[in-house]
Amino acid sequence: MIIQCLAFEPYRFTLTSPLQTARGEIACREGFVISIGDRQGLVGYGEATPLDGLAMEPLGMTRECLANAQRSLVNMQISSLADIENLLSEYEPYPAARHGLELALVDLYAKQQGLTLPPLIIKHFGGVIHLPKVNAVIGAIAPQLAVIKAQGQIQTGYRCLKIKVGSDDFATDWQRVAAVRSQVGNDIQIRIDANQAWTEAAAIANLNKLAPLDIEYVEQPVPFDDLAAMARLRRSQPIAIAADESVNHLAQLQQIINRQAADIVILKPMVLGGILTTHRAAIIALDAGLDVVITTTLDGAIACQGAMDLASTLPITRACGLSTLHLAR
Ligand SMILES: O=C(O)CCC(=O)c1ccccc1C(=O)O
Repeated sequence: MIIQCLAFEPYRFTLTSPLQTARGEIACREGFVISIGDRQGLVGYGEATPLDGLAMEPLGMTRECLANAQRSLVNMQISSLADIENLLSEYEPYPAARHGLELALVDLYAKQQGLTLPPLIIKHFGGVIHLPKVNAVIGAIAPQLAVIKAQGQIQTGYRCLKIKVGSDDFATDWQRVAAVRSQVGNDIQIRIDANQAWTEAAAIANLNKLAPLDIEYVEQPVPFDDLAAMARLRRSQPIAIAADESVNHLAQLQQIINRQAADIVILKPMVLGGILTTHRAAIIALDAGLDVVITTTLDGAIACQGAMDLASTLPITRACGLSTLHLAR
């Protein structure tokens, strides 16, 4: 196929209620919807929505990348997924822009073959399509509010809750998790996310106190670059360790594997620069014996669907963080 045109539109949405995390609150999301057309009139859609605080380029840089792509990608020929990856190599330092361009190109390439993304991915990489389980998210809110929120989520059918911790004093974190556990009973999975908030010593103390509440895993208990502490934490307290902010690109994933710094890796397509890169990361992690969880970065509809399509092609058993679109107003 030959790329005929590339357009991008800025868009912005607020969240129905801001998500409170240890790194502040996320209240709105801003990015670009990208459409790429071919000479037959087919159009593929992508989304580039960088998030402050994660390892992504700022929004202005995303815009520059897309404007550059408008000049450089038109009239280019694509005959394979490898061609798409080669065309986008210069965008590797700009993961949100790369994500949006890749998704639009892969979507267009799939449409040319009369396919949607999951069968296209399976045709190229193998696997079977399944519907991933998902978790609900509870921010670092007051324990009584967390209980009410959890009650609603369980009534809606969620069987796995992810609770944010690390933003208050630990007593409030513990109360939040304990109150939700006693509300939902023992059949519901609870995972927690500290978003890098703790020192190693605090993590050991806090996780030992939380362990009796039956915690599936803790995401990113310590700063992203302290893989040595992550590796030690796996042995110095009972809760499984998930790396999230520590996985910004494939080289970091390899470090985590080499240093045995996590039991689980959280892979975010917007952070890793696209669903193809994330597919590669997932296969590397699974082959190394790590569990994989795919999550959005609270994106819009196009990126959320892309992440879901990707997850549906991978042998993932744990609940994924893919149920976030309803947070958009
Ligand atoms: O994991 C989920 O369920 C949703 C994703 C999520 O919580 C998130 C969303 C945006 C930025 C960071 C995070 C995070 O996992 O820390």
